[in-house]
Amino acid sequence: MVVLSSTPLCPTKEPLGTRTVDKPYMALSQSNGEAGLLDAQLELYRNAFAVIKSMALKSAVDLRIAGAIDHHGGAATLAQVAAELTLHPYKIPYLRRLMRTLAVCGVFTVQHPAVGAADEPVYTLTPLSRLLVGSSNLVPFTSMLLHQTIVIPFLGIGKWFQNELPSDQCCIFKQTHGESFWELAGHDTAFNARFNDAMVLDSNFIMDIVIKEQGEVFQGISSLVDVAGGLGASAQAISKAFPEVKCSVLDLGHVVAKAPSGTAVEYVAGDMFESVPLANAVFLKVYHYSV
Ligand SMILES: C[S@@+](CC[C@H](N)C(=O)[O-])C[C@H]1O[C@@H](n2cnc3c(N)ncnc32)[C@H](O)[C@@H]1O
Repeated sequence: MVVLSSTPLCPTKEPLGTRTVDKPYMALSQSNGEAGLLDAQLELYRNAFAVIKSMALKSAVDLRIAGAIDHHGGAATLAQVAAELTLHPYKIPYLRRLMRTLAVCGVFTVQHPAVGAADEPVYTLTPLSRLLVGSSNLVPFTSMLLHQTIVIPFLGIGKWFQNELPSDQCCIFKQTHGESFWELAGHDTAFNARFNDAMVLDSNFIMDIVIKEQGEVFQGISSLVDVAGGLGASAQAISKAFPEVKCSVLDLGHVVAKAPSGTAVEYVAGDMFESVPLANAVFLKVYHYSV
């Protein structure tokens, strides 16, 4: 049997029945002269299936696959990965498919044994998946980005464009959840904590690099306000590296209420659209979540 089928996300070689057709799209498009049409179809499906990449990453994070590989020194066979995870025995054969998708996405690499060798493929960590292991890993931030509360609103972008409400009254998040992101964080303590902690991780990661690579931008400043600074991880990093800079953080009341105390950084509760504390420099690090 010859199977002319290959998911647009995974155009790699894979046993398909009794014969393997390596690049079916290319083979067909060259033989029948419909190259443009088939390429367009491939591109259409590739874009439509792009969501699988995010969801494969989410499952890797949920299942802690990077940790399982790390536990084996950064390289593991499928059996070794499976042994580390809590999977239903019936599902173990399907893990290979997920690993294959993740390899296509650059989350892991797969090293195939030489043809005829009895060895199993070996999955290794990539620079991306190294960020999912270790003490300062970005798992909480990645999980936050892929949380259904954040993902589901994106399904409504088209509907939002038809929605009569002005954009300043209804973003895609509010259209889905009935309240803005910050309103939800204001009363959902668990969501607020999860989000703020994720932002701290991201800020620690980025600020380490910013201060090492571009630290000179903070030299000569006497005071700095981190506007919408969350729990103040960025301000804390700047204050630690440049103690002469008097740092403050402005954020909403429900965030400032959870800010650390006893540090050199001052926390101010308020709305940045109303006023911002006076300072020599304004620092702004945000991820924009609206349409
Ligand atoms: C994506 S987070 C960024 C936090 C921090 N700058 C960081 O990068 O880690 C956006 C922050 O803006 C805050 N925020 C949202 N609306 C605000 C407003 N009107 N005034 C002040 N802060 C606000 C949120 O509470 C949240 O902490």
